[in-house]
Amino acid sequence: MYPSLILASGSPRRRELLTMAGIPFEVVLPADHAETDPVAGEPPRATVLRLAREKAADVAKRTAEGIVLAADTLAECDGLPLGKPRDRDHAREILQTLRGRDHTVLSAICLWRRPEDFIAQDVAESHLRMRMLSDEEIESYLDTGLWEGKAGAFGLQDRIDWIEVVSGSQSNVVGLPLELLAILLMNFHE
Ligand SMILES: Cc1cn([C@H]2C[C@H](O)[C@@H](COP(=O)(O)OP(=O)(O)OP(=O)(O)O)O2)c(=O)[nH]c1=O
Repeated sequence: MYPSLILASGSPRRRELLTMAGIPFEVVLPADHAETDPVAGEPPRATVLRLAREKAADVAKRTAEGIVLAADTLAECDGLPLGKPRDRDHAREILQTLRGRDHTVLSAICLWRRPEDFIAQDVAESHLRMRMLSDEEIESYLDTGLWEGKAGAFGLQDRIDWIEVVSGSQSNVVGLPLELLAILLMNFHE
């Protein structure tokens, strides 16, 4: 029998993707303080790995048995991390930076198996191109509120004609790289 999977995430996108993949799971939310503050100059790849691990560790310490799954997603443009917008003005600023530009979305997965405390983690990267957007298009997207809680102030799933996925996984962009998850889970079950 496979150990049960515990999703350490409040993200509705992550729940949907895992449900679509047909993997049974329960949800245990990481504490708000599980993610520590940004570290100046830390590369985005290191940041997503660190944050996914912190969320997994927080839930693992409250889990007797099973595999805890946590993830973290960041957008990156010209080496600069673009996380979730603080407010509408910040979202506008991020979208003005991204329009017409190539950028990358990185998602880290951390699996933490209890009670053995085996850990597996890795990062998936997708390369994206956002088409040139007018100020009016940006404002109309901001009006929808869909940018809230999304890395890079934008959801690929919200306006699929605005973004071309040049390479990499689509589920990665939405917060949970399913191909990477399958590989990590397979290694865990060996
Ligand atoms: C780039 C991009 C991100 N996102 C979302 C995925 C993540 O939910 C969010 C990035 O924030 P995260 O901090 O990775 O996750 P979260 O706070 O939503 O959930 P939790 O920490 O509880 O797991 O941005 C999209 O939905 N579409 C996109 O195109």
